[in-house]
Amino acid sequence: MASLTYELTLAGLAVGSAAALTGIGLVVTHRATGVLNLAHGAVAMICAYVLRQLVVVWHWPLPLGALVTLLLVAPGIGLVLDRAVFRPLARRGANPARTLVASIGVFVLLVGAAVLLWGPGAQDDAPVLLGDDPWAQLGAVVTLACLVGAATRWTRFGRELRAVIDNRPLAVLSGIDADRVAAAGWAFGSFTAGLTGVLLAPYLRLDPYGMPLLVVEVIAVAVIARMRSLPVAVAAALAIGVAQAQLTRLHPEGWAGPLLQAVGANLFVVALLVAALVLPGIGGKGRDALPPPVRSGRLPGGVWLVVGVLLLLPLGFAGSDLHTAIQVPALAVILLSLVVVAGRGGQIALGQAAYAGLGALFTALLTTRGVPGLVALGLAVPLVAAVGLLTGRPAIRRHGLALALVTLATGVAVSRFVLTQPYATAGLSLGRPAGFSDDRAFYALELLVLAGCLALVAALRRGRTGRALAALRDHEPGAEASGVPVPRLKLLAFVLGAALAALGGGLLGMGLRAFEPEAYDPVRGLLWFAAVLVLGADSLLTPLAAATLLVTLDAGPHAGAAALLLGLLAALTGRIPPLMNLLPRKAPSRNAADGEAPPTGRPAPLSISSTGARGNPGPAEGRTHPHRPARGHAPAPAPARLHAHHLTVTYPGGVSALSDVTLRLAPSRVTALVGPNGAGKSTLFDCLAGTLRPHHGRVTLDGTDITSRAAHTRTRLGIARTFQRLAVFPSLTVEENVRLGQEQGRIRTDPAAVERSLRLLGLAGRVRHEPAADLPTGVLRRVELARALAGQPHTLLLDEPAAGLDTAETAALARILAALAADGLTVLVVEHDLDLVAGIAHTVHTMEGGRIVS
Ligand SMILES: Nc1ncnc2c1ncn2[C@@H]1O[C@H](COP(=O)(O)OP(=O)(O)OP(=O)(O)O)[C@@H](O)[C@H]1O
Repeated sequence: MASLTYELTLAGLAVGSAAALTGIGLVVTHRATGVLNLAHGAVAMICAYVLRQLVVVWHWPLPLGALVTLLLVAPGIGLVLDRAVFRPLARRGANPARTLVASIGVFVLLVGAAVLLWGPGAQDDAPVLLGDDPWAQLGAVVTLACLVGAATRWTRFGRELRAVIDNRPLAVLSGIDADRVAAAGWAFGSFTAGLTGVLLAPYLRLDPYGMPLLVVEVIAVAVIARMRSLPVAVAAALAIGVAQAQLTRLHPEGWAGPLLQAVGANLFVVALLVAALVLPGIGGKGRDALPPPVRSGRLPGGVWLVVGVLLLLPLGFAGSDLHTAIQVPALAVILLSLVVVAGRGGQIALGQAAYAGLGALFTALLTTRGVPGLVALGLAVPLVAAVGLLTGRPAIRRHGLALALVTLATGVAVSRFVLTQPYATAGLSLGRPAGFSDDRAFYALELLVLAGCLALVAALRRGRTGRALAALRDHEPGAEASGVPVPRLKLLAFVLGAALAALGGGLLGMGLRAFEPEAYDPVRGLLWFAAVLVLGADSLLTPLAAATLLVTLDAGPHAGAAALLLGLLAALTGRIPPLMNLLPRKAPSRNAADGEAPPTGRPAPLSISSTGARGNPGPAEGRTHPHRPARGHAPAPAPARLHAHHLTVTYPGGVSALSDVTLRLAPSRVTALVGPNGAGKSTLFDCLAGTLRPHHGRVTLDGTDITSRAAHTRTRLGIARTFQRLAVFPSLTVEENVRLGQEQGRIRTDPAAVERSLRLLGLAGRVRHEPAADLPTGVLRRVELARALAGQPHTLLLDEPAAGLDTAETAALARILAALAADGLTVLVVEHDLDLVAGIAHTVHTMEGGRIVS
């Protein structure tokens, strides 16, 4: 028994050493460049192929081949990636989402290149570099980790590396060549990838797909090390490796036995899932959704006609051509799921292949039990949607990088624990529905389903949900402040995405007349993601074009060409526009109301209607106050509507941002908050708006405690806010921005509020149809205010509303705020412009050092 334990421990150490190498490489690259390189495993795979080519095919001596592979080829790949892909992105200030897309692009590109060069099949003659002695591997890993640790601690390069990690701009200002540090990081990271590849290749199937994915699973150890600590990464890798080896001894009985065994054999996948879900500190919260598309008008109707004709063409095909074409509509439905989740919602979802696979699996399981084909497909879709709900719920709390890892880990877990397991898939058959067994009839059925799905997604994008999703993608805090229930909406996108992927997956399986797990491999999922991003994630044409491209190129003589092409384009993300943007577009349409627009197309000046700021107040509000100047005519103080009671906020590090602050905001009054930088104004503002929870104290609205209410709930209760740094949605027009405020605000049943807000802020002319992306700051401030007012709030919290406005605009804003207060609104203004404050505020509070001092 003891010897078995020893043997298994040794085997575990060997696996753990390879994982530790990967962890070291990922951590060093991330520390030097800020990039989590998903393509690390693909580099490992390429290096393993290169060594095999040199030694086995060209008969070079092993030491020479290893030296060339590890000291020239591997670092060379890293340097090329740095210069051609990641440095240009860093120079453009790309957010983590774009960088991640680039690394997925590199992954797909290298997999495609390997397929083209060496074929898709596995090679089992990779040369053995260190033998199968785990101690030698462990020794190599520990030596490497110690060398890196020592170099980081005691060399000049190490000092520079740490300076760049701590504060890159400051490091550059102090004369450090951050690009050189990043290049060294890439070269070293690729060297470790190469070492991992050549060490693992003899013991794994060396094929273009397996090793890259295996190394992706090992990202778990870098995540556990919070992308920083080498000792933690090495220890985690060895521990998981040994635990995984020891678990192979267990043979659990019962129905869950095989599943538990699969979990035990894939402990790195479990670790990745748990680490990405549980550990904070990777990715972080911020502007890390996928970038919004460049809005470029609608496609001419003729384009859709041509597309329709092209899709009907295969009905005239026969034999293998028709059989191949059958995959296109099914794949297009799967890719449509990415248009919803990634294109509209901006979420990095890398697990769609799993939902597609589950769709096919559930359909097959049901048809095997005698359920008719179409009914089985119809049942599989809600079943997978339920899985999407379960898996999406924990995922949506994560952002950017962490979300990407969670979805990827979910996809890999579903693939490993379900789709590829005999207990789930043995004895399955998947036929076509009765009446559609013929290829032509089945293709026609697929076209009908595809048309229905396209119509559904088009309606979704045009409607209220589509606007809210676009807002979520463009600016999440802004969407939340507009009243969008962000978690619920993200979940809806995930569930809808899972349902669409399941439908497409089921159709794909029926088309192939079999459940084939490889068709839903996670690597394929990455390829699909890259394809959609490259072509334009927010275009309905994208799934059709991408599906056609992928199926056609894969069916051609050069398998891997699709991956190579799409990977290359994705790696160059940010430098080439999405391909769908190159199509001709119609200019945005204008309606009759545009007649009021000034001839120049510039927004009209701000205006105040004679009936008060909001023109036609709702009877429920009973706002009958005439408009009057604020100063000197303050209404008698009313009971506080919004009340902060003894708020205290202390930031980590002991910074006391608020100390026992009490503030009353009453209706019909403008309250201003002034004070030096760092006084605590924004912190107090955030506590009132709901984006920050005070450590002590309460916030009440009309006497009801709302301290624990989320920001979007407060907006729906009538507390609207604007931001110090503009929060408008660039991919939406001015009118859509304002409509979103109405649809998500306090009173959601009064569409006329949009028009009133547009007129009040001088935005009712031609500018209403302009995408917000193209407008100057002064106009955008008005758009933000109009959006806040369109929800008919009773309380308005404005964070530096005059920032970026010229003198005339500031004066007009002052008139509007005075009128709004006269109209019954409770207004809080945090402002540095003391003239504006003096002109409108009934009460001015000064803050200093986290307290209200006057
Ligand atoms: N996320 C944070 N972590 C740590 N300290 C913070 C954080 N946010 C703010 N602080 C600190 O809390 C204090 C109050 O900051 P706050 O932003 O509320 O001030 P402010 O009056 O709004 O300043 P400004 O006018 O520059 O926006 C400052 O000392 C600031 O450095």
